[in-house]
Amino acid sequence: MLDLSMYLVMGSQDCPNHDPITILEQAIEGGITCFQFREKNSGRSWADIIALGKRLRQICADHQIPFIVNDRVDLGMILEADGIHVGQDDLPAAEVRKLIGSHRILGVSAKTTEQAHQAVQNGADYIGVGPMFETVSKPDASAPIGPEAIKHIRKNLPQFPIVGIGGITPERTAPVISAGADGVAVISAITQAESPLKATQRFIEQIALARK
Ligand SMILES: Cc1ncc(COP(=O)(O)OP(=O)(O)O)c(N)n1
Ligand SMILES: Cc1nc(C(=O)O)sc1CCOP(=O)(O)O
Ligand SMILES: [Mg+2]
Repeated sequence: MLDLSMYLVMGSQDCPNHDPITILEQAIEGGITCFQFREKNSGRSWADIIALGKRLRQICADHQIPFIVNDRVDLGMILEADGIHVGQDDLPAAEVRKLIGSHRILGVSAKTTEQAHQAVQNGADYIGVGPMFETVSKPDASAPIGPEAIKHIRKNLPQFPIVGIGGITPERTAPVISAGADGVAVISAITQAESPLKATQRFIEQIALARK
């Protein structure tokens, strides 16, 4: 079963201090349970993106970590991804489900209960809800909707897999989990940490504490 507890999202644009390979390896050692390759406006050529994606994909495969590709079904197919994540302005989720078949994971962004219900109908396996807090990693992000948004969605979808995203740090993990999220999706608090390993371990501790 898909474990969304600690979901690292990353592209080379998010990695000013360490290279993406090192970050992914440390994050896996630290305990991530899912990974999304989200290469956005990095200025890299497609050849470079595919070469990087293949290396990250192999590392995930070696450690049995699900490898999800953001936005692009074509890139997902090239990289033999385990799944695709799409937002409200991307390819329609129902069409993506048809393209990727029933055996791959489909993640869909949702901010409201209505969008969440629609995502379920369209064949989503999980929803990403955000931004929880102010984020430095997505220039086109909307205003924060906070853990309250997860509380509302959780009331209406008691069993469906939900991950919170946007501005989440170890200190801000407990409110997201307590609101009903199955896990947290994180970019900068891991990719820009001095030690991605220690940062991931701190998240894992906070998730465990919040679930007690
Ligand atoms: C786990 C997760 N949740 C939400 C998003 C955001 O997707 P989207 O709204 O399509 O924005 P971009 O990531 O494409 O900028 C996500 N990527 N992952
Ligand atoms: C990719 C993404 N999606 C968001 C949403 O709200 O849907 S917020 C976001 C950026 C998350 O990065 P950080 O952990 O550095 O804030
Ligand atoms: Mg998108």
